[in-house]
Amino acid sequence: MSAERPARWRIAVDAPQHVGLGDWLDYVTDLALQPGQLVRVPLGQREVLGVVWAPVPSDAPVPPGVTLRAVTQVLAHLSPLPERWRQLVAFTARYYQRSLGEVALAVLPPELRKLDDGALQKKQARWCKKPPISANAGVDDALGPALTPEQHAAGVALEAALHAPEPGCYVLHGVTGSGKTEVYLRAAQQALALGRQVLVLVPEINLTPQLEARFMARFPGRCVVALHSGLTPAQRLKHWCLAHQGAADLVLGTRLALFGSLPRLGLIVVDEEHDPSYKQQDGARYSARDLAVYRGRLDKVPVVLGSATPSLESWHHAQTGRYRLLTMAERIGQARLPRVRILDMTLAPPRAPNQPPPVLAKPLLDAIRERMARGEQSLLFLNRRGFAPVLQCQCGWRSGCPHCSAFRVFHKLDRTLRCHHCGFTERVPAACPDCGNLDIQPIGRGTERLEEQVAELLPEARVARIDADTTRLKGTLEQQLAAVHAGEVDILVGTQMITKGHDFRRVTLVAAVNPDSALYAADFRAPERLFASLMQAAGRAGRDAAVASEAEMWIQTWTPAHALFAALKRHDFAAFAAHQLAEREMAGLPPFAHLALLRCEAREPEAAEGFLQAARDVAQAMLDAHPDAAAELMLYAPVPPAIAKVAGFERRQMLVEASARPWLQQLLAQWLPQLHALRAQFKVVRWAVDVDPLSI
Ligand SMILES: Nc1ncnc2c1ncn2[C@@H]1O[C@H](COP(=O)(O)OP(=O)(O)OP(=O)(O)O)[C@@H](O)[C@H]1O
Ligand SMILES: [Zn+2]
Repeated sequence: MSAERPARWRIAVDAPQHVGLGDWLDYVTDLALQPGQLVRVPLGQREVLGVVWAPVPSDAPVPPGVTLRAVTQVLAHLSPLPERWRQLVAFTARYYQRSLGEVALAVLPPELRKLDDGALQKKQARWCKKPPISANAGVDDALGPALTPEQHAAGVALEAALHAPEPGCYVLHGVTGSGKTEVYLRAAQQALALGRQVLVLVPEINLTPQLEARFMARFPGRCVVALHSGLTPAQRLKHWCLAHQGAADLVLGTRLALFGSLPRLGLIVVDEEHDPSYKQQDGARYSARDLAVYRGRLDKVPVVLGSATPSLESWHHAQTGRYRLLTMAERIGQARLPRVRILDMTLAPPRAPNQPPPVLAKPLLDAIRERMARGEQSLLFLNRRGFAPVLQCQCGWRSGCPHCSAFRVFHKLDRTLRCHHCGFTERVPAACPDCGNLDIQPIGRGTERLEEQVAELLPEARVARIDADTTRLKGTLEQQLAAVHAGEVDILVGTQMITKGHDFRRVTLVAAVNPDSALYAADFRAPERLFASLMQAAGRAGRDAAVASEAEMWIQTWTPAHALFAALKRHDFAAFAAHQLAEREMAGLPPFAHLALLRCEAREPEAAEGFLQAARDVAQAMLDAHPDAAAELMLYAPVPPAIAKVAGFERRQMLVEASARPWLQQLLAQWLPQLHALRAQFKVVRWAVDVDPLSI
């Protein structure tokens, strides 16, 4: 580089793909820069945060008419983001078809955008007054329980992996209550002893406090930080910086924690790896589980994917040897898995016409009473919140949302009709808006109604409900869970929220009140999801060996002969998975094929359909020119998704299927740039591609 000319650098800035600015912008500077440093640069009228990516050769031509602008400031007191972090971000951007800068800036703590170098320096000095604790030699970690033979075997495999040059990926298939967390703790302890950092991902924010408490108790001398979107911006920045400086030993968090900068990373754990929450549902729709596997390879650290019901993708890789399978089939302390009882609702006593089926069939009600008499708890699981999913009048009026192709849900507590898709909320009308009839009826049942009905059926019971509505205020979930743990609740009613992860000690009965609807969902992953959530729910019962022999999981169903329930009854995940995988293979679905979904939204259905049709024609033309690719790729016709209209926008989608990832990636890379032009032509409001979509 010549001395007189300022150096030119590629800087990743937050410019969404559709702006068409490309992956980075070039800037000039006299300042000494290093790749991975954060800088402030002008972009249009604004000054924005950017990540220094690479120097530009000094002889590279400047495009005509372009004047390169200068870097404004370097955040010199923050050490550069490591190369492997940049590789992870670059891979994510490429794989999920987003711009590099968009991904890079989206995964950094937002607070960084506001700070200048001076402010950042002061903050860092304050956080790191004490030297990082991990620098102290010989920190004492608390002793855990003696491991069971299965835990021990898993631990041995992971310890070996920590020392292996190519550590690989491990599926820890452990039944609920088999002590998977203990295996994570041991592996973490070994990684820490090697001077490494540990990253533990959980699917939901509300699972982080208990996990944090467990890790802090085990590693009292270590620095444990959480990274998730529930933190204040200041906390998130602090925790991120502690990880980035290598001061934090353990980083626990939700999917965004996967992008933490951890210079000493030694182990990645993905707990409940099958959980759909690992997939981001907007912007760059990445799968943190899949990226964890990629990051493990990049950083040469072992990745542990733990679950009682692994995703069929991970299970398939474990069967074919790509991942290693670690099995824990026994519960801790000889606790038995709950007995699964399929309650055939078609056998319920005959009822008058128009009389709805009972909320809880009599045998189930009796079983709950028995639990109460013994001072044990029951948990009723219904995956639908609100009082009733729809209100209806005899004249035919129903509580549809004016902006969506969906019904508004009746919430009785505040007497509102709420759309769960667009949020549109109104007070419940006193009379039918169409005919004036005063007698409008709730149809169906959500958790709010279930709670009310259970309280009527069992007036002596202490009933509580946990779902997204009862836990809106900060701290309420913790309070409610504490009440359950303290035995102040006899019957807990709730959604998915209560079935995940919690180590309830007094629950001996779990009932799925109405799981059937999920059997008929159109999505090909619906059975996998249902099986996982029922297994997970069953796993909340009988976790304490002292009461486990009485533990039961009840399934109220109108299709008692369904194969899914039969496998559940035997706690036979392997059989269920084998059956599902065989079906997927025949149907050419993941993991035997690779999918991408092009989605778009427009005011008019014709615009959305026109856009996708034109997009399909473009792709078809590309395939026509490449017969080898055409044989490996399939373009489906545009269709409306299950809910075609949301918040006034018509949604349409089209599916692309490929025999192998590289074919899909090649097509997307060439196809998407051509769609920017089409967008304007068809007045499409939004479009995006979802690579490896979770539902189609
Ligand atoms: N080796 C052990 N000896 C005694 N108790 C143990 C042991 N391992 C784990 N436990 C205890 O057993 C209980 C269940 O363990 P843990 O929560 O790790 O199970 P899990 O497999 O993660 O369950 P789930 O998937 O249902 O959440 C916990 O209370 C834990 O402290
Ligand atoms: Zn709506």
